Parts: sequence; C-alpha cells; structure tokens
Amino acid sequence: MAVEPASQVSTDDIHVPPVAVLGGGSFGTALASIASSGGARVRQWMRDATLVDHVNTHRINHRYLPEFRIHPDVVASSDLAWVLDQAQLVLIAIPSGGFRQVVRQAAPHFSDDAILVSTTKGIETDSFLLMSQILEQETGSAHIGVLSGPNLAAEIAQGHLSASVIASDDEQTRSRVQAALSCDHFRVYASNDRYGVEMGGALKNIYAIAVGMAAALGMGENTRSMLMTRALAEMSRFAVAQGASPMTFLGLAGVGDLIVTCSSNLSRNYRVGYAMGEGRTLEGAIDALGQVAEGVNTVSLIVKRASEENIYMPLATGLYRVMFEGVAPRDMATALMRSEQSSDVEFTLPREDTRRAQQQTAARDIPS
Ligand SMILES: NC(=O)C1=CN([C@@H]2O[C@H](COP(=O)(O)OP(=O)(O)OC[C@H]3O[C@@H](n4cnc5c(N)ncnc54)[C@H](OP(=O)(O)O)[C@@H]3O)[C@@H](O)[C@H]2O)C=CC1
Ligand SMILES: O=C(CO)COP(=O)(O)O
Repeated sequence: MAVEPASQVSTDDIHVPPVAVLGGGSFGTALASIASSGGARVRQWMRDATLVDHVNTHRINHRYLPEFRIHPDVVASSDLAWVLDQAQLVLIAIPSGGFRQVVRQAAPHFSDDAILVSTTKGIETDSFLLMSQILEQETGSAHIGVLSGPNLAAEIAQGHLSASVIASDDEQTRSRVQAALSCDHFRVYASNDRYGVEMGGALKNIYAIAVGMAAALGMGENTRSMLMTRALAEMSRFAVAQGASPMTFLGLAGVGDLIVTCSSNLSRNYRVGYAMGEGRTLEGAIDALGQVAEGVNTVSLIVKRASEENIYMPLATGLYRVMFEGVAPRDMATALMRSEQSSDVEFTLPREDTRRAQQQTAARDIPS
C-alpha cells in the first residue's frame, strides 16, 4: 500500500485536475514527475509492491530510471482503485503486450469523463489494433488521446528540452493534456490525426532496429541518412494506406521520433539492432536489453499486413528476414541496393510513374 508523503496529504487547494499514471517503467516515471511539477495530484500505479515501497521511500525508480530523482509529490501505489480515484487524466504507459489486460482491470475505476491517454508505441498482436483503439473498445470513452514524439525517457529525466504530440479528435483531450504536461523542459503540440501519430510511434521502432544494426556493422553517415529517409517513405506509405494523413509524418511523431530513435543508444530498439549487428542472436539481444523493445513484435505484424495489402515495404521486409529467417545483414543490404529502382518522394512522383517509365525505357532498349 502507498505511503503518502506529508506534501501529498492536503491537495484541497490545488485546482489542477488529479492525474493517474499507469505503469512503473521509465516513461511512466518521467511523465509522473512532469505532471507533478505542474501542481497536479499525481498517483502512479505499478504492479510490483517492492518497487512501490522503494519509490515512495527513496524517490528513485532504481529498476527503470536509476539516475532520476522523482518529484517529491508523486505517490506510487500498487492499488489501482486508489490510484485512479478522482483522476481526471489517466496516462497509460504499459507495453503493448499487457496494455489491454491493464485497461480491463482499470476500466471499472475510471472517473466519468476522465481523459484517457496512451503513451505506448506498439500494436496488439492478435487484433492489429493500436492502443487507443483498445481504449475505445474497452471503455467507449469519447475522451481518448495518444501522446507520442521524440521522448527518450532518460533524456526527459535529465531535464533536456523535449517536445511531444497529443493527438485526439476531442478538443478537450488535447487542451487538457497540453495544460497538464507542459513545463519548462517539456512542450506538448496538438494534432487531430490520432491514427497517424500513433502509427508513427509504432513504426519508427522497426527502423531504429535496422539503423542500430547498420551502426554496429560500421555504416557511414550517408548510410544512416539513406536508411532514415527511406524509412520515412515506408512509414508514411503504410500509414497513409491505412488512413493516416501524410502531413503527420513531417511532425514530431513522424520524422521527429524517427530521428531520435535512429540516432541514440538510449533507444532500446536501436540497442537490440546494434546487438544483433555485433553478432548476437535475437533472443540474446532481447535478454541483454532486459526491457521491452516494441519494434521486435511490430516488424512481424507490419510485414504480414503489408504483404496482405500489397504495400511496398522493402526495409521492413528485409529487416524481418534478417531477424527471423537468418539472412545475413550484409547480404540483405546488397539485395536492397540492387532492387528495383524507385522514386524519391512518392507524393510528388508516384512509384507507378517511375515503374511505367522504366518499362518504357526497357521496351525501347530491346533490339528488334
Ligand atoms: N522509455 C521511453 O523512452 C519511452 C517509451 N515509450 C513507450 O511507453 C511504453 C512503456 O514503456 P516504458 O515505460 O519505457 O516501459 P519499461 O519497459 O520501462 O517498463 C514497463 C512497465 O510496464 C509494466 N508492465 C509490463 N507489463 C505489464 C502488465 N501486464 N501489467 C502491469 N504492468 C506491466 C512493467 O512492470 P514490471 O516492472 O512489474 O514488469 C513496468 O513498470 C512502451 O510502449 C514504449 O514504447 C514511449 C516514449 C518513450
Ligand atoms: O519511443 C522512444 C523515444 O521516443 C523510446 O524508444 P525505445 O522504445 O526504442 O527506447
């Protein structure tokens, strides 16, 4: 059970709506302190009672964010009903594998009209649903949003200036989250493309694995740039085919998040790729990480869906074959470099136009 610090007991004079954070990992921990710094009553749920005691006693989440001093007013608890009591904003930072189960447990305790926000960058395996769609299914709430952007938890914890996107069709959700999470070092932008923002967050993890692998193999900066730019083309091609706005991929939740996860050793997805590039097996890389890298599951789901819907995703497909079918990364790189010529920005020169031009050239070149 939670231990309430003295500063938490009297919150009657605080008019900022109470916040609940579900998840005791690195991102949930960073977000709880941000919300608390804005003056909200913040309660953070984590399932492990030992970690709860440690957080409340030492103000450190030694398991997930050991260098970070948690805001004095955040109270951790493993009592879900108590954490959610009167909460007007609920931030859910649970990996996609456990997301639905936690939402099901929590749903009976959500306050009427509470704003429910997923911060999770993954896809549910069996249903291919994004986390906000699970929230919709499980609660029927009209106040659902997604928070996504270039937000390495460890950097937020260090106070580095960072920005994110709250995406929702619901204006109240957007403005309440902007108010609750904005502070001197964290800035929240708004979007109404919930699907695009959420899909961007899930997809970029795939390419962080690919770039991590290429880095371990000694790639140059030209290579990194090529991979990231073509990754952006693939991500937007896939998401737009599913209904997202292409413009979203120009923003923080698209190219912004892609840049940070493909550039930093703090990204767990990048680290899985790097470990595989050094010669570890996938299982070895995951074990060495000891945390969730959502991209490992996402790449399988996306490659399957892209194949079913005939969406051209050579990088994701190549990565899948390296990760799960034992193809050597260098052989895959060569195959990709030698594959069919394509257009640069497909929204200006569609791939079909390039292909047609190639066919015409080939026909013209055939000697009669
Ligand atoms: N870390 C980051 O930099 C960022 C992460 N995200 C996203 O946030 C999501 C959460 O990530 P993050 O906080 O980093 O995760 P971590 O891996 O740091 O921690 C995961 C947390 O979720 C808990 N958890 C896992 N499964 C369950 C379950 N079935 N029931 C209850 N609790 C569970 C874990 O509890 P236990 O310790 O008991 O296993 C732990 O508290 C991910 O989808 C990630 O993509 C988004 C932006 C940045
Ligand atoms: O999403 C993230 C940063 O925006 C965190 O990425 P990882 O899950 O790869 O650590």
